[in-house]
Amino acid sequence: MAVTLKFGDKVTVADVRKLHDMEDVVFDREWFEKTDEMNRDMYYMFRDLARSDSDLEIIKSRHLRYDITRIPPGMLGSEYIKTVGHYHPQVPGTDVSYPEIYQVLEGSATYLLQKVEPGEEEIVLDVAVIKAEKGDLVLVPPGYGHVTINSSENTLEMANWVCGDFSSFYEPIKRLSGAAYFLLKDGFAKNPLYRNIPPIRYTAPLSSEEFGLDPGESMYELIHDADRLRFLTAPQEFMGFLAGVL
Ligand SMILES: O=P(O)(O)OC[C@H]1O[C@](O)(CO)[C@@H](O)[C@@H]1O
Repeated sequence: MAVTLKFGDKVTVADVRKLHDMEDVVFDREWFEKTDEMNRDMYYMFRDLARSDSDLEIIKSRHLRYDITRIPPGMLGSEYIKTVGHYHPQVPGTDVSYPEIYQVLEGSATYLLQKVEPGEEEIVLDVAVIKAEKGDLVLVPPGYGHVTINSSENTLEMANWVCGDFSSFYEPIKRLSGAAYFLLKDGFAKNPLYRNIPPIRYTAPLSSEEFGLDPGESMYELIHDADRLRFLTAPQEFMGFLAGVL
């Protein structure tokens, strides 16, 4: 049966990532080879949301996208459930890649952000981990790939604002069998396929006030103040701000 989300006056059917979609990025190969759950649902992505047609018009005219992702708790063998992970392309005509902003709506999340050497993606320049709770905001700056992990016992629901004009790319993370670290029951383990992996930098989520939001207020409301989201579509104009968020 289709999994749906009611948002405003619209019902959206989820795009579902299944276990077989995670094939390239699962740490626990022994478990993966033996499991008979290839069709198990991993997480649900409700894309291109808007509370109303007039909101959708604003969102489209700003070249934005608002999604909600639901990740139930679970294990991939010895590893906590996570997203596949991806990078964003560069804004055409610049050398700056598109950023993204997340907000935790329910549960808690561990965001792993990694910066690698362009063209030599196995060389890691920086890894930041941000633990976020309900209401927290996490900004993925230009140049960072990202994976979201649910290492809790509860369902994680999170929202993202991102530019709607590009497709993410998955090849480097899939080729390297995942991100630079895996989150296992015993803690983070380095991915041996990467080189020069630095220690994890633990950083804090952003405060809602920075975006003119009240504590705990949904960042969807930024649609009424959409200039504040311009850094997502024209990040090259906001490098000072974006360089300081991690
Ligand atoms: O594309 P992945 O790595 O499976 O991650 C899914 C997440 O990424 C997004 O596409 C936004 O970057 C969301 O829709 C979803 O939360």
